[in-house]
Amino acid sequence: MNEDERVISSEIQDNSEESAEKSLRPQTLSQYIGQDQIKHELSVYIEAAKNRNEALDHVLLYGPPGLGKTTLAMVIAREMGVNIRTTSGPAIEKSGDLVALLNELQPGDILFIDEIHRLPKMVEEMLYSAMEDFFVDIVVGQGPTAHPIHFPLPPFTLIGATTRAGVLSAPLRDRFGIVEHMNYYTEKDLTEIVKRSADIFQTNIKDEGAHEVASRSRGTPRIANRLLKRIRDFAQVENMSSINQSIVDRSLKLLGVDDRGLDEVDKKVLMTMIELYGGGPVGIKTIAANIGEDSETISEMYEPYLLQIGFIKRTPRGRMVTDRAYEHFGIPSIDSKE
Ligand SMILES: Nc1ncnc2c1ncn2[C@@H]1O[C@H](COP(=O)(O)OP(=O)(O)OP(=O)(O)O)[C@@H](O)[C@H]1O
Ligand SMILES: [Mg+2]
Repeated sequence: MNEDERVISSEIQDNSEESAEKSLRPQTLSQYIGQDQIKHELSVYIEAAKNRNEALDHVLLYGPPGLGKTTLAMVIAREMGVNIRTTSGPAIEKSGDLVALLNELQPGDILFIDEIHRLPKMVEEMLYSAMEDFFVDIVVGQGPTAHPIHFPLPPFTLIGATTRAGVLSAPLRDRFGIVEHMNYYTEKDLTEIVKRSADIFQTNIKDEGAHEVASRSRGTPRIANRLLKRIRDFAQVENMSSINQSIVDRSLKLLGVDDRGLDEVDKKVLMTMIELYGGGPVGIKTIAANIGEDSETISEMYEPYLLQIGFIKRTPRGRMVTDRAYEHFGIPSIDSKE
């Protein structure tokens, strides 16, 4: 199945979803639900930087897609009272592109680079001096007239976002003074997010309905908002005045999302491990080959949530299905899996 068609994909799917997300984005730290530890730390750093009248230290946000990294970057800009320019690693193809972006910054401004692990090496290296000492050295002219120019920059804040902190080079990672790991949201926080989004959509939702959506959203606000939108359509067609648990349940059945937020692909992953490999241990490449996906997709899109809910675990010899997953599918686990 294509990620663009998967209702529980944590990736953004199309333009209409992108514009819906804009309207749903919290603007301030106090509107930003959950991630309490991160919010607390950031509020301290923000206040301190503002008191000293300095740019905020560089911030690295990492965690799975759809958890609110872009949103948080915008919230930080707003709380700091500065402008934010957003771009992404793959969009900055050459050093000149980076210089152009940096050149437009006012003192204290934020440059947000999404997917910062995908920056070209040359550009990344140029960022080192920009981040550390606020200058870049560029070469102008060609051949015999080529000469380096020392180009000073205003103090600025780089916010980098990545789903894969592990692949960032050490010199880049070390230049971020503030590093925050975003975690999956609790059901309680997601329930709040669903209620807030329903409010913005001007849709009535019962507490039980919001909770039901939350518990099937894989800890991910983007998924919660997407499911809510689909369910709202079902409720409208059925002329329901508010969304209750039963309409959530029926809609998600039709969409192929089970009570833990798993879909067909997740099931295929788990059932392959159970039926063909006795529950593992089995390597990610083997699983991928069996279900016709590439192993990177499995390890980035499917595995993190299955690990999070304890349906699989990592061992030195590969992944193993846990008893909890056997229970979920109502399959007896023959030998002890521990
Ligand atoms: N803490 C939150 N409170 C309320 N809504 C949130 C929160 N975090 C994220 N959202 C909602 O979830 C959606 C996705 O958030 P966002 O685009 O910031 O995710 P992301 O981490 O940048 O994802 P990606 O890695 O795919 O870029 C947004 O529309 C936003 O409305
Ligand atoms: Mg984003």
